[in-house]
Amino acid sequence: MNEPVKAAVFGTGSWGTAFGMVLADAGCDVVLWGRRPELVEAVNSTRTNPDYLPGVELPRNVRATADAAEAARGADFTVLAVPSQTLRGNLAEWTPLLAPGTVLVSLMKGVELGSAMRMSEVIEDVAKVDPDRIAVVTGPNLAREIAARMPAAAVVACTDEAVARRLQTACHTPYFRPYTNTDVVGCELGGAVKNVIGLAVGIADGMGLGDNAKGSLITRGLAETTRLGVALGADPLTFSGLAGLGDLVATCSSPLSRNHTFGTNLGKGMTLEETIAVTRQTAEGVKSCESVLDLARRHGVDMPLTETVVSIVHEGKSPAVAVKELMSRSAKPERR
Ligand SMILES: NC(=O)C1=CN([C@@H]2O[C@H](COP(=O)(O)OP(=O)(O)OC[C@H]3O[C@@H](n4cnc5c(N)ncnc54)[C@H](O)[C@@H]3O)[C@@H](O)[C@H]2O)C=CC1
Ligand SMILES: O=C(CO)COP(=O)(O)O
Repeated sequence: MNEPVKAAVFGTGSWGTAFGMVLADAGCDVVLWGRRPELVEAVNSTRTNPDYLPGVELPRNVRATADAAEAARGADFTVLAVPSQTLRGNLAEWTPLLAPGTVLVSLMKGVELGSAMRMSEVIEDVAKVDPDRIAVVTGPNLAREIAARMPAAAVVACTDEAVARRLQTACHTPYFRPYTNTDVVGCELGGAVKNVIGLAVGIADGMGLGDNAKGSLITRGLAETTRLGVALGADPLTFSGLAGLGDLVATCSSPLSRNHTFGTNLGKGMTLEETIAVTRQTAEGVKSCESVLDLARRHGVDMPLTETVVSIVHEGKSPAVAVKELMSRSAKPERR
């Protein structure tokens, strides 16, 4: 019999834990690394993650450790599930511990502030590994639904299709259906920008602007995501797939989305400080709206919705004024 595939998941938050369950259900031996020893201890003793997925029983082949070297040892797949803005610092510590030949897998949906790098670029920069050994998992994958083993499709992207296929097999379960894709740029941008559009839709929902507004924001949001993607060399068709439209629809429809909920609170009139105070988990769009806009400006791409989200979230613009401004932009053909 073949040895089981070994996976280390760095980050014991909602998605790291839920994706660890998927890998375990697909037959992998999974070690979760957590930075807080008390949470690690609780995971191992209760077989649940009480802080992030309370009440969900973990498969027997998942265990946790606070020792990064122990987690990394012998891992075929090293999965990274920390906030996008801390990845660089975290990975610098973990790089000397990585198992030789391991495939680095990003679950993160963000763009780094300052460098405007996608997560796979940060991984390549810090760990100095070939892009063919860096993969991305993305798509409409709200952690709580996956942890409840509700059905979902996903995308496993890697420039080396054979690596993508290996990872696809390692995480394929009766409820989790991963498709491969070699367009890493498009898949990552789809995930990062949908969080920004999720904020915009949440703001509109909080203001009670209705479903026509939501449909319009999703569609124009996808249009500006695609414009950015094409400028960065992505395949435009990626954005009508799971990493683009699929994730955008899930995020913009669901109260489980942290970005959507964050926006809803702002749209209802909460201040940024109040909204941050009630948000326990990572809402990547709050920071990544600025880095996405930075990336767009570096490439001369117009992203009016992203610009509007930045102005509301970081520059104190009132949502009502922002809506008026968006609606009074100059008239233009749809495909531009
Ligand atoms: N939750 C979800 O439904 C999904 C999340 N994602 C993405 O996965 C990534 C991780 O998100 P979640 O697990 O949901 O976030 P989370 O907020 O639930 O968990 C974040 C994890 O990172 C750890 N962490 C926080 N700051 C850290 C630091 N300075 N150093 C090391 N570890 C630190 C936390 O302790 C926690 O274990 C994000 O980029 C998110 O966009 C992607 C798909 C689904
Ligand atoms: O990426 C996600 C679903 O695919 C999760 O969205 P939030 O980060 O907004 O919760």
